[in-house]
Amino acid sequence: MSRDETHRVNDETPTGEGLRAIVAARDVDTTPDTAEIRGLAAATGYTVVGEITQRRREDPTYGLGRGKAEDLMRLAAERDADAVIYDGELSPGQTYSLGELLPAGTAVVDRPRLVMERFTDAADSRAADLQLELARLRYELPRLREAIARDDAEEIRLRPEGDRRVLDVERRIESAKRALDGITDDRAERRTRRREAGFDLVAVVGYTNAGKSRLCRRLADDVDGSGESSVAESDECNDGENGDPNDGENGNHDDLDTVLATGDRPFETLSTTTHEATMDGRRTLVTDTVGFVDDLPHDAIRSFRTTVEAAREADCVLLVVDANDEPGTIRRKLRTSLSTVEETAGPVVPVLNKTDRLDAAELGTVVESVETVVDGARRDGLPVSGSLRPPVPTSAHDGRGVGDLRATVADALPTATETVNAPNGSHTESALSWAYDRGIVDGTTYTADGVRVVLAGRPAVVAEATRRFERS
Ligand SMILES: Nc1nc2c(ncn2[C@@H]2O[C@H](COP(=O)(O)OP(=O)(O)OP(=O)(O)O)[C@@H](O)[C@H]2O)c(=O)[nH]1
Ligand SMILES: [Mg+2]
Repeated sequence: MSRDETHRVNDETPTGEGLRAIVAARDVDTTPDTAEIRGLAAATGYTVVGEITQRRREDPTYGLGRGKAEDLMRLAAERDADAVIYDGELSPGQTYSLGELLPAGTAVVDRPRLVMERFTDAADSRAADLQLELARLRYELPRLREAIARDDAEEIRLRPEGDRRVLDVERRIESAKRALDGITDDRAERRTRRREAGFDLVAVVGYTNAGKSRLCRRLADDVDGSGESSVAESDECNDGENGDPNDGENGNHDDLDTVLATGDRPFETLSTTTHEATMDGRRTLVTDTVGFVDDLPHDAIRSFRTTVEAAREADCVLLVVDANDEPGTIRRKLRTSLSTVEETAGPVVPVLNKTDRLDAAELGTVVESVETVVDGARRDGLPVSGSLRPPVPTSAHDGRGVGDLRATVADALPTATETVNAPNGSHTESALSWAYDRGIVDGTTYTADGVRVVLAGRPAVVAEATRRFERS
């Protein structure tokens, strides 16, 4: 077994496909709940063949107490595990020490590494690819240094090779940074274009598995009755190397109105996609985003950054909560979501999804949990707390509450109204058709010498329409 295999400081990002893993988790206050890390492991292709949990404070050497770490070693040997998945972040020193203790060849995979593995091959653009490469190299570098420094026995033989590897990783970090700098990011420009075309931008964000994608598909316009939404495109920057960014999302409506998929899996959505949706007559572009999770450097992976940016720049944010979770879990996930988003330009509407499984009393408890977190966010002075609106219960499964949600979004969007009187003529006709195209005509009254038009919609679009009518 080479040191690379033992400590996983290699240059490739292996994925868990076909590998057997033991999950290890520690928590100070409660017995750890491993459901989420197991879900992440399964989504990355691992088969979980055992678990070790511990309730105690952080251990500086192994992340677990020595006794538990030894139990882990024995279990890994007994179950012939390829990897140990640790539910949290391990320092380079802890990664090395645990790797040393485990049977030779057992990889140590902590939460950040697991997420990076999940996102391998998911990048839908060269920029996303480079960002992931950069995150991975930055993560590996201190671990590689640690392994070289600590492996005294082999030091003399391996040091020159180790030094070469460190240099190589450093060079690759610089080169990925340079390549990223060279890619122009046209997302801001695209947002401007979309707004000029009369669309309001809605971002759907929240903890992984909350039901964001399903809700987006519910909200999306079904233009030709085919069950497919009208727009579904990747929001990555356009660098000409996109494959089909919509694989698995665009047109994937087969679960609508049918039985639920068995077994929830986190990180189904790996890049943002956008659908056209009408909210009480208001034309919007609804962006489905990548779910948040705890303990992650969200700015390291581009899809998360794109997600956070979509939330910050949207005219309205839907913050989806899985209302079926336990109150404590709801509070934890909501806090993570709020602190990841940090700040938004537009209002934020919490959406309590999956209410088809709840009775009224249970829903009341969920609302209380959400209010507790919102109050806490206000007390802590989180900038996003000022944008929070009352929560809206929905079910993306059976559609309940979705009508209310559309009305709430339409209400929350910035709106201007204007009444114009325009003379008959081709200028008026073309201004009117321009306004209809942008969905801002609220009513027309024809008179003997012209038409009275009531406009309502995005302030900038209403202003432009008014200018066009005045030129008539
Ligand atoms: N009962 C019920 N299940 C739902 C509802 N909405 C979503 N689900 C289920 O919840 C699971 C996750 O749904 P997704 O829409 O993929 O969740 P997501 O938030 O997009 O998840 P990520 O993309 O992984 O962050 C799936 O099994 C859905 O079928 C709902 O309203 N009710
Ligand atoms: Mg999704």
